[in-house]
Amino acid sequence: MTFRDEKSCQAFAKAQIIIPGGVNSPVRAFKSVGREPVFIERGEGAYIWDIDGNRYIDYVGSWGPLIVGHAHPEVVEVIKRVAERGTSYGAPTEVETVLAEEVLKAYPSMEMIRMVNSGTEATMSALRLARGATGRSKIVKFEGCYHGHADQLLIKAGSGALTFGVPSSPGVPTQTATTTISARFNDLQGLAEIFQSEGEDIACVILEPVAGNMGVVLPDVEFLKGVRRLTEEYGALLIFDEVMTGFRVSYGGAQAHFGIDPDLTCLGKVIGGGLPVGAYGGKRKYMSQISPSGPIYQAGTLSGNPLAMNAGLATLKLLQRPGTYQELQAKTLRLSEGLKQLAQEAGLPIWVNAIGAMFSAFFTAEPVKDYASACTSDVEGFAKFFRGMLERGIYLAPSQFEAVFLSTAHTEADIDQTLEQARSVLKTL
Ligand SMILES: Cc1ncc(COP(=O)(O)O)c(CN[C@@H](CN)CCC(=O)O)c1O
Repeated sequence: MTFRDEKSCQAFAKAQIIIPGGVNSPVRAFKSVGREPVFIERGEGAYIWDIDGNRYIDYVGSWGPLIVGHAHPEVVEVIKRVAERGTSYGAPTEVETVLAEEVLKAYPSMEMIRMVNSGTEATMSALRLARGATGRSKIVKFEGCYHGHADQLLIKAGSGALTFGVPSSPGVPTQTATTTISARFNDLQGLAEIFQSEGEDIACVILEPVAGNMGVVLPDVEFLKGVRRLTEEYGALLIFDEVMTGFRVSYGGAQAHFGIDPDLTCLGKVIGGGLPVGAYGGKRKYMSQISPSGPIYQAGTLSGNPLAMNAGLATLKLLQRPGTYQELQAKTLRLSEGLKQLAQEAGLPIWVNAIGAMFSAFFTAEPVKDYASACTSDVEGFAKFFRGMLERGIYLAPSQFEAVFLSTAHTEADIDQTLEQARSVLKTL
């Protein structure tokens, strides 16, 4: 079937009249890949169909949540069954404790957990907890790491020697930026200098232990260990934002993979099974300070709602099946290594970072170890690659600085098909 997009173009024109940019989250607008977005009609397993009838092998999976594939029968069945009894009560239900227990079993660094409705809420709340628990105001984040859209995290590296932040969006007060310090990922010496200068005022360091929002960038293990050591030395909390890496780098996330014990962890995506969810948790001495057991306020109307809790629980049960992560890793490596080989055969520079069930292929010859090296990528070349793959039925993330996500639904034949299409597209670059 030849690629058609008339209906999507019409839908996009209509959406743009009343929805900013025609989308409810910016990256969906395909702005950095030079074409209009396609509108999706349905998903099943590893596949999604758009409203023009094009079928795609989907490597976005709603940006990570669909790690067992779209409309998994066991997830759909539980959502239907629970919805028939009611969708939300604004009152405690037992399933919230059941999911909390399942998550804590997988993340021994966490003694308590609070459910929220998005990754943004999770990180925003974890920062407030760190500030409340330490009585300090400054936070440290890393350039290229994304933690949602709370004001104090929409900060980019300033030009200042100490890299004090500057707002990365209008509407973020400059005074908010003065309490967010931006450091360089994998640069332990730089972080040590920040602590030497500001350590007494630093409430926490927050990072994606494996970065996924500048494309996938792997941490040096010594960097992670050094961050843990510095935060302990100066009495700052270490917050692992595992919204993307949780249950994806491994069942126990990046913290299990690298053997690091953070004070707080943020989760999202996978634990909601495709429904809105986020969570933050950690040591009891901190989490017990969250209202109503403690004075640090945080709340949410739909937090812990039974639909998301049951969809998340069904997803985790599926992920607990023996061999799941070995299979996810094998498929991820076969696809990422295959793409690297094809690019090399086509004479194109490529750098691949892969771990667990996620990877990025950067169109650069540079080793990609941080935001600056990620930015050496040929974004135009990526955009052309993206468009070529889309028209051949492969749905990649519409940005060089995002990840490719594998699911348990992707088959070996899907990966063969993806590599076959990549072979022909790479030749056109
Ligand atoms: C590590 C990490 N932390 C926090 C967030 C924010 O989560 P949400 O508020 O979008 O649920 C995210 C959100 N990820 C992006 C994808 N790069 C979501 C896609 C979007 O913004 O539409 C994340 O990756």
